[in-house]
Amino acid sequence: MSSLPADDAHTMSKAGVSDARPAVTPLVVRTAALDPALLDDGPGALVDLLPVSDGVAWVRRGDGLVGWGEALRLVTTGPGRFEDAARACREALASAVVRDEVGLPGTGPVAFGSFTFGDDGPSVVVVPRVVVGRRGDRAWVTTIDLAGSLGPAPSADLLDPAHRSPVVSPGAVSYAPGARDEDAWTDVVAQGVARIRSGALDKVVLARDVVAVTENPVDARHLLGRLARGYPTAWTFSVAGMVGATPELLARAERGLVTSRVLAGTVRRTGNDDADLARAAQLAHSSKDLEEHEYAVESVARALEPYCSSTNVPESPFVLDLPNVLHLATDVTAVLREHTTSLAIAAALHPTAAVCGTPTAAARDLITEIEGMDRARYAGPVGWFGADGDGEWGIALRSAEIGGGVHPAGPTGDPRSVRLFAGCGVVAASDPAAELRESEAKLVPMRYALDA
Ligand SMILES: C=C(O[C@@H]1C=C(C(=O)O)C=C[C@H]1O)C(=O)O
Repeated sequence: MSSLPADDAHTMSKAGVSDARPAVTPLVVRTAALDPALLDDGPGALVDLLPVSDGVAWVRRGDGLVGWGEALRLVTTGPGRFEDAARACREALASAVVRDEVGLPGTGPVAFGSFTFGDDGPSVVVVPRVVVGRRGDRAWVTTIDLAGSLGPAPSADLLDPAHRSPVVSPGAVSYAPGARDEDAWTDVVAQGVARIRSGALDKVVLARDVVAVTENPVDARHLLGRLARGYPTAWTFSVAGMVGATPELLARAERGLVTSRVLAGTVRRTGNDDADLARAAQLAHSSKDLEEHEYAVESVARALEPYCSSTNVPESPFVLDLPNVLHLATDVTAVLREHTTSLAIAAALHPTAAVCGTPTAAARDLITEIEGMDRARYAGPVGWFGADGDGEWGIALRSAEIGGGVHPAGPTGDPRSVRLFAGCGVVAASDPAAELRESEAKLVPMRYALDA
């Protein structure tokens, strides 16, 4: 394991691989109730509290968690990236001294993670020093220190606007193709369709990237504020430079119950309500989209089976209405047979057929063969978990990576460069030109987020 400069944070690489470092001081964690009236009512309330650009976030409709500072940062890689991160966090949290006066999901120590789609490249888990959370009419603040003894309860002073650096707009933005330009990507989709028609597989999800270059270094808070307000029903997230507003919940585990929102099957919105209503009706009856959707639901239900005693899968999907697109959606719920952490469930579900394909192995191989792009943390699990393992994991869609990725010691890339990602489920009946238009629609949230 490469030992990294720890500064005043516990920093590890390849978590779970032991080295000769001395035992770290236990984390000291305090959660205190916060008067919810201190937060405004809007969907941007929590993200607006972030005092620095590199905070973490997981918010939806103004509820959720934001955090800043780092008490712990883990970087893991390889097929064991989920387990290694889970083990290292468990060890760090097992010795933590915790005083939690609120006792809700998301209180006490919490870790935020963003994992790669494939086995290669760095995945990151961060335990912030300060976390502010809200759930309905309850709000709280948690501090995580390395001090070794319990200090005073955290107070609302932490939210004082005087501590916040001003949010910087990205300024002018120019866009260029990423790994493939539009024509080349349309060819990739055509190859995917041909391979499916030859009988090699049923579905493959193919993605592309677009590179934005901004006038000013990107301040993630600018993006988060726009995403949280513009896409309030999505989960707006930020972890170590990976930012987005995903409508797809991979797994929430809370008190023995697992929930997953599966999406697959998409039409663009026109902006005209009558036309969109007609499109929604078409989507709900489109055999191509229903087929795509069925593969995704099946993959989730099958992956949950070993962990769950009863899984409830609604017979037909509903249409999820977002500002840019309409999706076929199914909420799967299940009861855990025994205690399993949310991260373990997310790892077991990943990659679902919504972002990889069917059968999984054949789809993954075809992606590696023809997509021609490093997905990095796009389409990987992103979310948070608490000391008891409960938590929420989304799929990092409608997302972008600021500054070209992760380095164990922090971002090193150009903060004026942002990679935006979008992908589409491809089945035998797919039309490559239509998939290109669909991918454009899926890039809309991040383009909107980057607008000055
Ligand atoms: C792959 C993406 O989205 C996924 C693919 C969908 C589809 O092909 O219809 C719909 C929702 C997501 O599961 C993306 O947004 O990049």
